[in-house]
Amino acid sequence: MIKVENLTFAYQAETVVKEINFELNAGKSLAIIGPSGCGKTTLLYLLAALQKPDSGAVTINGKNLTQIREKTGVILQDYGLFPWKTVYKNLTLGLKIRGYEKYKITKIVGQTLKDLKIEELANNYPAELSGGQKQRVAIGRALVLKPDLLLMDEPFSALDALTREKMQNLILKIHQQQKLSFVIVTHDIAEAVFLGQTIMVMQAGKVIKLIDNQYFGEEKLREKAEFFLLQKKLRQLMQFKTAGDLSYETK
Ligand SMILES: Nc1ncnc2c1ncn2[C@@H]1O[C@H](COP(=O)(O)OP(=O)(O)OP(=O)(O)O)[C@@H](O)[C@H]1O
Repeated sequence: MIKVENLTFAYQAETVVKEINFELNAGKSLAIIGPSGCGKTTLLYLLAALQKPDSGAVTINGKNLTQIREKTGVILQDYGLFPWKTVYKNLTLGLKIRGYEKYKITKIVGQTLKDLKIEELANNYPAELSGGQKQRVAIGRALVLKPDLLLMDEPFSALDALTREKMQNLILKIHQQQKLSFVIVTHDIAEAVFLGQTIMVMQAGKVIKLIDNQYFGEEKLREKAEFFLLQKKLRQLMQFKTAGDLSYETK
């Protein structure tokens, strides 16, 4: 689904994404982790076409990405909800803009509110919601547009640990039910292991490791020893000070 080739991007003189290459097949997930400032958000923006590469290319479903895709949903850290609109109106807006008929909008939004268990919040305004509820609305707003790819930039970082786990479970469930591909940028090692079928470790604009997570999607993964072992390996890998030590073994 996504093919990234020699992707390079600089803000003025500072190159923050350096010759990145990877592929993500349809229906798969990728978690991007790395220290603050290593270029994770910039890479996500390049995948969303919110930034344009200086060189290299992003191809999605065989098409060179040159502009924002209809079928790519984006969820950012600050939820991005319209404070002056109710939850219901926040969800209908994207469909209205795209010219959907009223009965269709009612049907899609009604189902999405139900799926995300936020029906009773339909008439509330964002300021009246908890962080977890706001994030559900933000997810709902992306899902009503039936994306085939969801890009998320630290979507749960403002949430408490248990709400965060609930939201991670929700994303996993949606991914499994709808075969939705997603990319999540995170600082959190446990989150990367729970949500990344592939885990990309970045450092100073480069990919230093792509880990194939064979435990991804396992039931009750958080209670299993493998969950902690993989986190330990990831933590060790991230402690490497210099990028490019590809000889490091993750097994
Ligand atoms: N709009 C901008 N103009 C100039 N430099 C920028 C801009 N946005 C980000 N940068 C710089 O680019 C580098 C990479 O930033 P980016 O936000 O992609 O990193 P990150 O890994 O997502 O960091 P964090 O985990 O802290 O969000 C940083 O050095 C940052 O200061």
